[in-house]
Amino acid sequence: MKNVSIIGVPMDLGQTRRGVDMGPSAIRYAGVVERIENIGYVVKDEGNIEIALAERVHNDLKTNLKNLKAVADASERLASKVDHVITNGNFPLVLGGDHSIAIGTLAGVSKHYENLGVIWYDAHGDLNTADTSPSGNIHGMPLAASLGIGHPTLTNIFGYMPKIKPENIVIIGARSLDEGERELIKEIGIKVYTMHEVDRLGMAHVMEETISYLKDKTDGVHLSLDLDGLDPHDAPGVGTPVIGGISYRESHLAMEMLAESNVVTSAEFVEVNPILDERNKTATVAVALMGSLFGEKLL
Ligand SMILES: NC(=[NH2+])NCCC[C@H](N)C(=O)O
Ligand SMILES: [Mn+2]
Ligand SMILES: [Mn+2]
Repeated sequence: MKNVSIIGVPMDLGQTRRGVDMGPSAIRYAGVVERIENIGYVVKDEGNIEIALAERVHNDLKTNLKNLKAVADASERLASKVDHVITNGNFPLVLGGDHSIAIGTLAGVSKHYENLGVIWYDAHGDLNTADTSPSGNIHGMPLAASLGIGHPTLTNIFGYMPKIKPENIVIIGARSLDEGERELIKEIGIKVYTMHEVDRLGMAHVMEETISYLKDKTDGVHLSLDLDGLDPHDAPGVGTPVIGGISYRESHLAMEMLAESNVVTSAEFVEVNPILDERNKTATVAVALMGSLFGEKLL
């Protein structure tokens, strides 16, 4: 059993709704360390990555990507922290922050694998580029950037690209895709379980397929869980909620099946926004799901 290293990333520069920078605090307050210790792990809280203050960041007028330089600088710092944690033999558990942080996490993780698998648990594809983005928000771009598609400042984080290959990705829970994202999914061939497939097949079947799809061809799997993958009824504290999402129960089942299969080698939980939340409900759900991911059992 590996030791778990927790890395907080109080990042809110990848989108424009304030408060998601407080996500790591809210998740710590919801008891993440004790929860994972109680399963039997040694947990080390590595503290937070330094993020520029939103009030002090000015946009570069040469690009429509918001806060590009500040996001890139933070991604570099996160990548080297994650790299160190893995070099020391620990499991990195990254707490967001908005989903732009996945660029840095994947940059640090993927260095250690030939064929890293990625499970992208999200209402969105996060496959936009500067050309396709309706918003200019970098949290809508991390999966594209990690594939080596998009602005060079984002694709070259940590000095190499691409971090991942399209055939090693599975998106689960999608129900809001922009036109350019749909085209890209078809063009490069990414496996996607939209809410239609989750409804039709059931989560157990979706996870069985996902695990067997990734198991043979990858040498590690990163779970990138955006809390907006869940239905806003269960996870209201997110900046871009989309109705009709994955339930709390289905999400626990997904995490339990990942725990049983033992495939996950790194994870991040993102987009928890305490300002938009109801009495820390979303952070509490995140911690409960982490419990299941690390093998918590009732009996
Ligand atoms: N990580 C997220 N919550 N991403 C939401 C992205 C929303 C939209 N597709 C955009 O690119 O602006
Ligand atoms: Mn999302
Ligand atoms: Mn996302």
